[in-house]
Amino acid sequence: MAVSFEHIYKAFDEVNGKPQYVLQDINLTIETGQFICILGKSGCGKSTLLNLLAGYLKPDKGRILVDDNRVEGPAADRGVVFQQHALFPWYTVRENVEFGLRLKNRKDAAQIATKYISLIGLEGYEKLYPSELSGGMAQRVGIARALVNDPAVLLMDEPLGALDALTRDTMRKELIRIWQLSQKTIFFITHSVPEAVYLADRVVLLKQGEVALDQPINLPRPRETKSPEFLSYVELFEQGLTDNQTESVITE
Ligand SMILES: Nc1ncnc2c1ncn2[C@@H]1O[C@H](COP(=O)(O)OP(=O)(O)OP(=O)(O)O)[C@@H](O)[C@H]1O
Repeated sequence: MAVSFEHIYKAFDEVNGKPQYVLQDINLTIETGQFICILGKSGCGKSTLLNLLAGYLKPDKGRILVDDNRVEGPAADRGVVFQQHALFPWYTVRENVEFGLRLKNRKDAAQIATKYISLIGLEGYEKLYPSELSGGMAQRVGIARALVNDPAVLLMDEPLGALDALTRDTMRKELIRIWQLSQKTIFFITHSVPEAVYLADRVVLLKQGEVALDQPINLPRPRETKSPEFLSYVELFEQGLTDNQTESVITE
């Protein structure tokens, strides 16, 4: 398996000496090549879970394994793609994609970058600068930058959240295409129920720091978002999100 979370607890604060856990006893195993979406309302602990897997945070209890290695900090086996794609504005598309490889003095940097530029569908745009790209294109460059290091798992924190609705729709399809070609394990965070049902092999619903639902999505791809089967998954998660909670639900 690619990733396992074992009895993970994380708190940022204490009240009267008691840790206030934002994540409590999280246990998840993720198979190699699986596309897993973590779904939940704002503040339920999604980003904290991703930051623990990325190695940016340390759990208070428990451990995380990636391909049997314990996560002790950030490393190249986990490629992170953020909502704001953090490209270097003074580098071209190609230079941005090559950056991580050049740092490692890889002689085949150009060759590998060419492969991933083609994979993300940006052949012909190599010489453009980030300011000349649309949001969707910039996000694809962010994905290529993470993929060039050949990570065991790709971590994505609301990567489509900053895009307009139409671009977001296109990027969901693109992401499935890239995932199928790259065969990576993807750990994807979203607020959007339809997005999770469209993308994932499996959706984990987090509620107040605990796993409330862990549900495989048994629908063939490409998924028909208006089919009764698709809509019944949407309803299942929307119900799960609204049960006994006061925060606003963001479904799209
Ligand atoms: N560095 C931090 N210091 C203190 N509290 C934090 C920190 N990071 C997160 N928290 C708290 O932990 C809880 C979970 O936050 P987290 O960002 O993981 O939620 P989320 O589900 O990703 O929310 P969103 O969808 O709004 O990004 C929140 O109550 C948040 O205020």
